[in-house]
Amino acid sequence: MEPRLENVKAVRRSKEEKKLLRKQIKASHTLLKHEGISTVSKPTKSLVVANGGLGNGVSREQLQAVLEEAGEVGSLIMHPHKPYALVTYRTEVSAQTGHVLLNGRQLQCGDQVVTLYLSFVDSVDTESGGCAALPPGLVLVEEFVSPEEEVLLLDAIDWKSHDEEVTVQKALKHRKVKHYGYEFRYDNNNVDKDKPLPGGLPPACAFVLERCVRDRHVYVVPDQLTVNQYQAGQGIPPHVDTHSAFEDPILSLSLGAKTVMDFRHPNGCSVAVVLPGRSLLVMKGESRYLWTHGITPRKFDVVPACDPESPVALTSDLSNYSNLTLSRRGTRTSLTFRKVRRTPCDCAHPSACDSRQVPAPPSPPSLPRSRTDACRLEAKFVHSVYNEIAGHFSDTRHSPWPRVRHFLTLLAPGSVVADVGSGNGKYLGVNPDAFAMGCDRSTALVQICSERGFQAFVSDALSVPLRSGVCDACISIAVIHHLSTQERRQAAIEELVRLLRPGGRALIYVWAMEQEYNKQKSKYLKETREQAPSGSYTDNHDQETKGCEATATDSHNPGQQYSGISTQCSKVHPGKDSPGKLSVHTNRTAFNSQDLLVPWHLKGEGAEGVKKGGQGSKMIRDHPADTQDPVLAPCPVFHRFYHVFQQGELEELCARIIGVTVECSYHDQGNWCVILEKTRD
Ligand SMILES: O=C(O)CCC(=O)C(=O)O
Ligand SMILES: [Fe+2]
Ligand SMILES: [Zn+2]
Repeated sequence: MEPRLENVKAVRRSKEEKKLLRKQIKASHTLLKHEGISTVSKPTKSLVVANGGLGNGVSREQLQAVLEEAGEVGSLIMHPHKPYALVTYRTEVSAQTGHVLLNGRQLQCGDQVVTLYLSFVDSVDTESGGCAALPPGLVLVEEFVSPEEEVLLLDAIDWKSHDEEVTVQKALKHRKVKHYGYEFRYDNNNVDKDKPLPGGLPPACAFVLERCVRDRHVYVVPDQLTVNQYQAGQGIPPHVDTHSAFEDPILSLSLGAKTVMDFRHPNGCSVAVVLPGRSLLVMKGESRYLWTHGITPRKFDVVPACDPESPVALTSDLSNYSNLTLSRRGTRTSLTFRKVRRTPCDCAHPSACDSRQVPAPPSPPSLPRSRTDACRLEAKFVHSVYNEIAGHFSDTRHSPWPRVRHFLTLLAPGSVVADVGSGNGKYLGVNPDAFAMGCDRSTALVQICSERGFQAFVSDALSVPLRSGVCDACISIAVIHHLSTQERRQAAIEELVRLLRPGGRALIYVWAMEQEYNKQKSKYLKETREQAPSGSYTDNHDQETKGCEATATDSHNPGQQYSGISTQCSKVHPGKDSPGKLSVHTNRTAFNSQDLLVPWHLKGEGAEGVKKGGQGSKMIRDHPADTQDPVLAPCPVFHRFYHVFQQGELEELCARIIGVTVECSYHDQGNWCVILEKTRD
């Protein structure tokens, strides 16, 4: 009996060891693939601890204690949100001990158990990426008020009284707010400027404001105060305080527990700033107008590990720190002081400025009832728009969509291809062995094609001046959805088919009503305004509707749209007020009708692009977008007509056409797509 049991045990142990080794190897692969960290098999002083990161909920103290079981730790690097840590022991022997002793060690982190996998690394790179500096214009003044003053201020905020005459208090889903001076309204992200609250600001705050003026953080005394109170786990969604509502700067005094505020530039650069209690945050210039700020609702923050001798948290970009740990959040109360703006904002960031934006088209069109109506609608809401925005549009169109590229690259050498609606010609050079011709209704876009050395001519998609049967292939990418009646959409497909020789194939892409398919949101829906601020998010799968910022909805406070930058799109809904009129779509949201107007915001940098080819160049040249004058430098909004296709609609349309078969159809990033084959003349 005995020896047999031992045998079983021995087998089981080696199985476990094998499993551990497998997992450790897998962890090394993941680190290499996702983090670019390569592990080595020969022992060194440094180890990467997979799963031992702040991102796994492991705190610095906890990990340090475990690692010290193996010997003296020289340095421990824990990057914010990363799922690993890097440890360097004083000696190689300690590192080897750690490798043997701690590989597979399980740690209890809250209600989760994490398993550590350790591998040697050659050296530890203490550099960490990210943006090094604080957002321009952001200033953090620590110990702005004393502990005694902090108590006084907290006492002055009376959460019990609900005197709506004097203050307005709300329990939002994820925090409590109280407004003094003026109510900040979360429905329109603005204040009623002619409805001041009679009580003004609490007298107890006067010394804070005096100090702000004395220290030249502001020159004009704020007249509005929003008090936010956050319990651990609560936050505020990323937003830019509405430009047209408040002057520059915005002051926020933090009281109580420290928290981390995340700032994000539209280019994606983000900076996490630790706000200790009693500190004053001054958001000025770019940090006030362009960067979003928000507090992620969570119970722990990643903060620099404090030197116990100086318990005040360091303030700066967290990516500068290699010495980070988790800090449990407590109750934080912030006093945000702002000056209500009386004139339109004239900031240096028109791309983000609601004062610069032009709302709905003056007379929104209805769906056409006749051919003449349809032509008129398309002339105004498609053709002339593309001419105006050509340069900016072209600047946002770089990368061919992979499946379109694939279709083109499979063509036999010498194939003749027509790209009907070729835009800036981004597909014309994809297959150098084919002879590709582009055509587009927009003269400005055709000119851009020519400047890029492509063959292109001006033509309507409904009558292309090419002989029938001359093409081996045709593509129509994001074009047919711009036609305003079903007959015209069908006619556009017929025209493609006419151009094909028997056996020739056409690839058609149209925008889909279904932006979520197979439980996957399209990139159009997923891309947020922060990622795509300037109306020109890069076209990894470029939708034809770039140009308007997404609406930064407060997902934590449903119904609350927080950024004045972005709400302008959602406010433009002529369809709601004028029955029969086409409604204006809110970019980056699901479609709620098939026929609509999609805004294009011609951005400052687009002005350059327009000069390259757009008819709008004169307008832009006369009023450079970076001028400070809001009247001279509007950020014009153009509205393009779209008919978004429902599932099956494109195939159905193709099925009406004689002499073609649908070879395949698919959904690709929010587009419905078909490949047609012409079967006979
Ligand atoms: O809590 C804070 O410090 C910021 C509050 C804020 O951004 C706001 O109310 O707009
Ligand atoms: Fe704010
Ligand atoms: Zn502004």
